[in-house]
Amino acid sequence: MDTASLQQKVKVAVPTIILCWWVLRRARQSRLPRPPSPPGHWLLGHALQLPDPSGPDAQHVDVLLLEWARKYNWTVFSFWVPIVGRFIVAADPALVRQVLVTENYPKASLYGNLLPLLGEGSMLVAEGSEWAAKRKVFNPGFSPGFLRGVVATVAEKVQTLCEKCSQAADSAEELGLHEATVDFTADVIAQVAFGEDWGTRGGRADAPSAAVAPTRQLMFELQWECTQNQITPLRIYTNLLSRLRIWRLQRLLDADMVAVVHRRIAALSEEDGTSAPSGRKDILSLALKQTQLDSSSGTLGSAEVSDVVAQMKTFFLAGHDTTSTMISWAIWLLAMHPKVCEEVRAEVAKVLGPWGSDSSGLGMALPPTYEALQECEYLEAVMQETLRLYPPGGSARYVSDPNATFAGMNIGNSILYVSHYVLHRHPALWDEPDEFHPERFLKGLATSEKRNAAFDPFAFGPFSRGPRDCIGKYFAMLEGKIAVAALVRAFDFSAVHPDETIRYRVTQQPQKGARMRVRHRPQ
Ligand code: HEM
Repeated sequence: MDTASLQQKVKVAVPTIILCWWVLRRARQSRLPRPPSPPGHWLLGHALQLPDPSGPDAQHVDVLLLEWARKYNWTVFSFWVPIVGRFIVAADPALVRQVLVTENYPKASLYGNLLPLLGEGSMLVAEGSEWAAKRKVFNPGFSPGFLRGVVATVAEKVQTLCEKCSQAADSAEELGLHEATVDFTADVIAQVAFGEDWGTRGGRADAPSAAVAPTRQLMFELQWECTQNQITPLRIYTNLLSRLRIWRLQRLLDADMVAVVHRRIAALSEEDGTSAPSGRKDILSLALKQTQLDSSSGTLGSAEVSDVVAQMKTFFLAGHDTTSTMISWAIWLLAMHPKVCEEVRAEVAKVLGPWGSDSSGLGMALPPTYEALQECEYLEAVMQETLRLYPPGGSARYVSDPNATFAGMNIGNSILYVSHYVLHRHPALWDEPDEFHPERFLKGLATSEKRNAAFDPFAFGPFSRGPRDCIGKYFAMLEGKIAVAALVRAFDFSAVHPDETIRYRVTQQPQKGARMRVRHRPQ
């Protein structure tokens, strides 16, 4: 065969093979239509319409998704980004149930960028029996029984947060509330999860700012680096320096965290003369006790230690970023709605009694009880309504089956994104979806059909639903209620930026930092 005829054959064969591959792929795929999608570019999809997360004023992508949902009146719709893939936004409770419960699709690979921060084998990304085994080890650390003992620790840590507010009130300077709540929740989770006092930035009025533990510093630096990649997925492939920084920070952090685990193992052994159970109130000790009991030798190998480290890193990240976001938005909303704030104050004074009313007006000498906190129904409704309007995060799952369907549409080969922000503000489900009405969550006041969305677990689910829901949900609510009760009891807040919106980060933080003017309240 001469070269010319060979070239001719190749010219015909290559397109034919590509065409056959495409036809076969289409044939394998269901012929059902895809969910509708806003107009996009034929080659770049919707990439150009999505916000640029590196911009200083970038609003969270969920703001755009809600705009699309409302403009086209869609509860299920799709958009696509080259290389990353097709996304389907699930704001229909029936699809949410299918994604999270009936099918319980696996987590999307988007979480991969967070792995150095979460740790290989993190419960948040593990699947199947591996995930179930991890969750079983840590469940006792989040049970109501354990949480009862945590109230005093949280109430003690809230004092530092109140002192920061007090300083702002005395000096008449604005307070960056979100920065302060991040400090508070990081301090709490380090103490409750692994029994360490990692201090807070700025510290107490009487403590040096150097009180922040270097491990916490490493954690925050790594978090910054990884979350940049998470919201700009292609950055990890293009920014070599970032990858090097991540590698270095991860090594340092993991070494520190292994030391934390060994310190706790040593403390357990010292307490009892054996490495057996102790009454220590931190989640790590409980889990170590369980892991040691499960292991045949009664001691932990390096693989087991690094697995525990992954869960600790996960708790630190998942436990402080989300909860601080919830507290900041709750105080911001209460500052914007003084009448609701007064009702919270009245309930807190009535149910929690003299708590927080020592001579300084800030004291936590008499922390509230777990039971009393459960009785604060209005406060609970305020926290729920806060999570409805500003849910800190969503859930991304991957549907690999090319023929998967929902309501006559093909949803296969896609990233299913349960955006709580879109779900919680969809006009098809909620009356006055953008208004702050805690009453929606008080059973007796849920009158119209739409208001009952507050009691539909698949229309309202800030902690996700199904087997992969948030392990820390009761812990977060407890911590949030204590913080909000303490803050509104002692201070009046007025929001510097009434036009706050949600920042483009992994969690949906207040973009302008929830800056506040703070005044003492008469005690
Ligand atoms: C307001 C506070 C919080 C919110 C809104 C929240 C929300 C969520 C959501 C939506 C998920 C599901 C994520 C997904 O499907 O990919 C989740 C999972 C998880 N959360 Fe939370 N969370 C909060 C606080 C906490 C706290 C305090 C902790 C731990 C101390 C925690 C630890 C976890 C873990 C480990 C998972 C993975 C659970 C699993 O896959 O089995 N979260 N959270």
